[in-house]
Amino acid sequence: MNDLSKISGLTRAAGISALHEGYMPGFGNDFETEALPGALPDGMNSPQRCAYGLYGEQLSGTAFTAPSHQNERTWCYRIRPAVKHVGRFSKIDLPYWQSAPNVDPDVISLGQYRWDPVPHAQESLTWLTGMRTMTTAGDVYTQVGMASHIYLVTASMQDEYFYSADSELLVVPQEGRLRFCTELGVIDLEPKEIAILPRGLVYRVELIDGPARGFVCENYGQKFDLPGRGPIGANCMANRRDFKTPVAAFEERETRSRVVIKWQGQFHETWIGHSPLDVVAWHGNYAPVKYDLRTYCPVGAVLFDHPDPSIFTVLTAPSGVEGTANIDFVLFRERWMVAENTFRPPWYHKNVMSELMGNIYGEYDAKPQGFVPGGMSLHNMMLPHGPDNEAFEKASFGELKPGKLDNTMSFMFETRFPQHLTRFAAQEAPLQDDYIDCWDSLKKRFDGTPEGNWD
Ligand SMILES: O=C(O)Cc1cc(O)ccc1O
Ligand SMILES: [Fe+2]
Repeated sequence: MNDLSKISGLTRAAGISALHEGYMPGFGNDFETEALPGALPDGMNSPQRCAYGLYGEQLSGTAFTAPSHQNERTWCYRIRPAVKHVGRFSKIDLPYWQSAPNVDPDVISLGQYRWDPVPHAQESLTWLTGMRTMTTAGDVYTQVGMASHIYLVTASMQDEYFYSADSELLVVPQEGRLRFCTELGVIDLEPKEIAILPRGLVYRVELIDGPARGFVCENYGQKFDLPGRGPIGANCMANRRDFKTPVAAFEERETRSRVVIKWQGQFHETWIGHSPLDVVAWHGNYAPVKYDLRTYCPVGAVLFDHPDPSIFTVLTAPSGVEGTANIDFVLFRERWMVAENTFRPPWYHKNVMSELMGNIYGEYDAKPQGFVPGGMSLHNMMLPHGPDNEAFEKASFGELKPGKLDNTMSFMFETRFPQHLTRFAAQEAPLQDDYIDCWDSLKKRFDGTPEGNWD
């Protein structure tokens, strides 16, 4: 059911060796790609008549007048203009996909929270019906803040397409494989990879291997970008060449289809008679992208102390206040620990930013128990947190020889805005009621002597 025959309508550029192997390297490059030779106009955007009878159309990802180093747009050459891919709208209900502001008076967001993996349901769920919002922050109406979601996907979208006018989506798979058939090409995605689906991009999500579960950061604000490296220089962390954007691929499918649009926190459907994935060629720098987290090169302390976790930033979405992100996407992956005379795990912490974490696989050093793959935790704005008792003891008494943190990949969506739990997160998802007990057995070690009591 999920084999390649399902998407046999896709046509690929000549020279691409196999379906779905076509990606172009680079982050924010100005790409050009065509699925039929000569479909892209040469040296201009709007010829009087486009090749193959295509329509030329611009997709603007930033204001026309955004500074040139931030300006993003893509020119599409497509079978029908996008105005033919929408009709009249009716509102539909996707009650588990919530947007900020979403402050439920019955829900307390103040607290340290941790969840076991949200289990898969009996019913079959698509990308749309299987999205479960955990937290929201900021305000979707004014395009600031974010939402965090878990997706549970057991079924492909069929003759169904989606776009979010509210947000770009950062997708972090934890299990299963998904195929994103987008207007601008096809992205196959599996755990240890991430993808960014830009605001306004139309796509259909298919299940390749299921069930699929993962995390989504829905960014209402300015787009994710690579962080500046400062004195680290031109290399390490996430490198531009490791980001992959798909080559053009189109469908010529004349079947009744549903297009669902998320707009100002509400969902709307419209019906059309064909596939909207009809872009034969495109050029520009506003495009979906995927990235293999195994190519992330972590930089850390090589003599003593534990740097701020921002050193592991993969992507940052600015908020307008310099250095204070709307969202940072931070990765805690395999690495060597070598610091001398140092408490090596994350230090105890109270943060003006709020920290939503997810575990992709393995064990996280501050929480050897309870923070499991597929699980999440939230340490909200100005809420203290840090290593549990077991991690504290291990790190305080362990021999400080070089040691590899192996088989570990967790991440953080860190935002300058407080995060509000949804009713689902507070009442339906598998919240660990005893999470705060993990700090219970931390002892008082102060005994008035400079040595302290380390018994
Ligand atoms: O585990 C956490 O909550 C995240 C975190 C990581 C780190 O390296 C330092 C501080 C911190 O809060
Ligand atoms: Fe923290």
